[in-house]
Amino acid sequence: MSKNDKPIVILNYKTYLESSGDKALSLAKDLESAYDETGIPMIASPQAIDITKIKDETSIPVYAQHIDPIKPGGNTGSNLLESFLANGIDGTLLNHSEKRMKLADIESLVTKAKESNLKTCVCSNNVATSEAIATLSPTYVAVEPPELIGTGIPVSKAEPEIITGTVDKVKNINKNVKVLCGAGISTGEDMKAAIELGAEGVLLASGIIKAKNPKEALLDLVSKI
Ligand SMILES: O=C[C@H](O)COP(=O)(O)O
Repeated sequence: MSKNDKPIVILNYKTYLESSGDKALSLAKDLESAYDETGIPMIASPQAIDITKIKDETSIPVYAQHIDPIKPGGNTGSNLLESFLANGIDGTLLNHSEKRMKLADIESLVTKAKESNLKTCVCSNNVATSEAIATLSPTYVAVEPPELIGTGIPVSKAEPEIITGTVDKVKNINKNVKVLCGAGISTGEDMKAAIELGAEGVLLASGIIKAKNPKEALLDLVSKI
């Protein structure tokens, strides 16, 4: 990470009740005020239906959780890139382990997203997949061992080598691709350990979303970096 870059936090809302509907907006306001207080960039990745109100009522960047590799037309139930663009989206997650994609589809969406000035955070499950994804030059590769997701066991402590290995391989391919990590991250200690291992930010969910006080949890998350 260069001196001027700050680590980032992407909060994946997934489909928790605690991050849906009115609570989606309240969580976005927590992210916004945590950013105002700390200067650490905070990004919300809510369900598609909650994007517009968060864009309307806060100034934080908003990423889609997934975009389908489709063209406009007959694709009932799908997420169309052009619709997200019309609603002012700033970026998207792709290939989350809860929404895996084919490599060719990831490539085509990363390309289309770049043409639309959207950031892309492409998830990977291990070092080899991180390396393959880096060749597509997304904005971020986010490495997350699936078995640790939602467990509260932080990847930065349980599998530090997956972070260092990903940083090593990704930077060898393209030093401009930033590396994030996720799975089980919730505390300031977890995030500090991730940054010390070379990650440039975190992608996280349950530790913040299910916290009694998400704003305090966010402040704690970034308190040691
Ligand atoms: O997208 C976020 C990750 O899957 C991590 O989820 P978690 O923080 O609940 O372990």
